[in-house]
Amino acid sequence: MTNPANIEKAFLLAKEQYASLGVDVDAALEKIRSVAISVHCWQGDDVAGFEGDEGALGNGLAVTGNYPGRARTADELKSDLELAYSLIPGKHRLNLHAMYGDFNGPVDRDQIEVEHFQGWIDWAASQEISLDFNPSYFSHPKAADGFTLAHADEGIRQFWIDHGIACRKIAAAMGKAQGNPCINNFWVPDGYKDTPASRKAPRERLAASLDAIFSENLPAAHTLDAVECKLFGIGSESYVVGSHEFYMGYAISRNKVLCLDAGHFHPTEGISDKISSVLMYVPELLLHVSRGVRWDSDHVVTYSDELQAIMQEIVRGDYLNRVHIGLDFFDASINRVAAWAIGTRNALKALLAASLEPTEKLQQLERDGDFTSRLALMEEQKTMPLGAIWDHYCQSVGVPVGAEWLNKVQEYEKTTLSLRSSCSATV
Ligand SMILES: C[C@H](O)[C@H](O)[C@@H](O)C(=O)CO
Ligand SMILES: [Mn+2]
Repeated sequence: MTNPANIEKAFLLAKEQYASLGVDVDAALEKIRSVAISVHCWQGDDVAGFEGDEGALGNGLAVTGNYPGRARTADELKSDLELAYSLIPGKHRLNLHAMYGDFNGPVDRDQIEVEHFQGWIDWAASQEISLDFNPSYFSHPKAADGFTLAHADEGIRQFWIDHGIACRKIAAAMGKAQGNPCINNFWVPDGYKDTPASRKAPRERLAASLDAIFSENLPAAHTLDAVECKLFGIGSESYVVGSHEFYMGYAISRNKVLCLDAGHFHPTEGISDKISSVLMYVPELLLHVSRGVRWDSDHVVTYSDELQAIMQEIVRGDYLNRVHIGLDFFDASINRVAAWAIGTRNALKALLAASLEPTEKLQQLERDGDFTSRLALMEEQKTMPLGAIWDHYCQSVGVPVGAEWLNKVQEYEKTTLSLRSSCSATV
């Protein structure tokens, strides 16, 4: 274990070094303290949900790996999340999918109600965290041919419209209970494996279905609707109905939150560059911070260049009050609690690094046309003692410093996760 006094010594030296660049470390720490990352529930159980059918994951989503200890019930998922939150500095949110309700028997997606999520609402209150929500438009017999809200069959479309309407009511109840808006994110997989004969018709149907879902005005203080685009998926390589252009136009024209997932664009296309463009035209953004490796593979978020660029854009543009930061990855090849801890700690660390930049100085150099100094300072920033500030932050809020969190996860694996069998729990 690192000596706590040494952490403080290193912090004071680092603080002095940042101050010499005109950076106020205390202000940076204050800034990130108030950021709540929306931690996604689906890393904990490989996107299986609790509908009791153990159905195969579908609609282009794929989880690989068979690490033992997947959560099989809401209680197991809550317990795993409690450990994860205790390893991450700050108070964060939980992003819940509709397939994770307490169903106690078959309840189809168009029939779900607030009562199925009361357990989550109560648990969130007990943890002093807030909830976000997502309708689940995948892994269901009525999505088996790859289409939901844009389906050519009116009956199937109506089923999924009813699911969307049910989810909005649940999201609004969550927001009302927690006293802040529950972001309700709509992602649909609809698309074709091969070249469509009509790109137009499914897009018209998707827009009409969404309009039907959103026809009731719900209080913005309770819930905000978000829409998530995608370039392609497994099985929808040639055409995705909800493309970037589709949802950008939809969000602007309907005053919706746009969701940008870091894995949903061309492999060389980063979402960092999109933030300032999109925020000129939509009120708020939801990010699904993810890491694609060659494709939308949803790898655990690492401290990558793109992660740093995303957080820099949020801080440099002063967008923290308009950008909701969510995570979206699912790796079943490693300990799932560790996956949450690694990804969320990295997202926060990158946000801290961005907050420790001499932003005003860099932007002044740019306005002055002094690009040499701008590049020089940006490069020097990369080896500033971020770790000493981060360690102090973790220590000051009582979460493990450095890799010490790993011991807690390993202990939990021994006492709890390893006792779970890979088949469904009967509790
Ligand atoms: C499970 C999520 O809703 C899903 O990952 C979605 O957000 C997505 O990114 C699909 O590729
Ligand atoms: Mn996503």
